[in-house]
Amino acid sequence: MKLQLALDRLTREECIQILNDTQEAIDIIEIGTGVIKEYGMPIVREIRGLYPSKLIMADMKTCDAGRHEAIQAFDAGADIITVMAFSSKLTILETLKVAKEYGKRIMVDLLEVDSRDKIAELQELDVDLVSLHVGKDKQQEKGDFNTDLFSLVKGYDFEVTVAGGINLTTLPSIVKEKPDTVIVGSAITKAENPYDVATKMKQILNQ
Ligand SMILES: O=C(CO)[C@H](O)[C@H](O)COP(=O)(O)O
Repeated sequence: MKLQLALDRLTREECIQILNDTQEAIDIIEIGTGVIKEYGMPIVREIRGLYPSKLIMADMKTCDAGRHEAIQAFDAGADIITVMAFSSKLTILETLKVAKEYGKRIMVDLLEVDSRDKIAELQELDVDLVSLHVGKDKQQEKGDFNTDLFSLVKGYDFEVTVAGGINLTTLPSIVKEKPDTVIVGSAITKAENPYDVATKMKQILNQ
């Protein structure tokens, strides 16, 4: 299982420092939506320059103007971009088309999706990578990550990632569901020793 580090609610300097500290333990770098809103595509370019061989996901959370936003992020060096599941089919199809042209990927963010009809629709559109995602605001209401969320994609043939307040305590129950990638942000970035937490998490994912 892969470990994806989400860089959210951080300054540029903090992003660079945390990446420097944790790079050995992480498989995918996620440049978070808030960081992209603050610094734009230059930070995607900068991190690509610093880590030429790491996979980079730009958490664009695109929901319209799919072609334009996909080109922006892929040109800046992203390997994967996120597109919201509630977007129009045209937006999803356009981003998929651009990703194919660049030899890159889109990840459809299932934030607030609770219908398997929507999942079936995504599969019909040829989406192959999705993220089960409990939003930041919802985490405060619901507490720990609820693994029932995995039932949404059971029986479908997606590469599955999972995100939303995952920490060292909740990770073992998530691992049991065998996602392909676990996305962790604040449990690593706000830790006293990010390297230590990232390394422990990677060990659990490797078991
Ligand atoms: O997409 C995100 C926020 O929209 C984050 O990448 C995701 O929630 C992981 O961060 P954290 O572990 O802090 O919840």
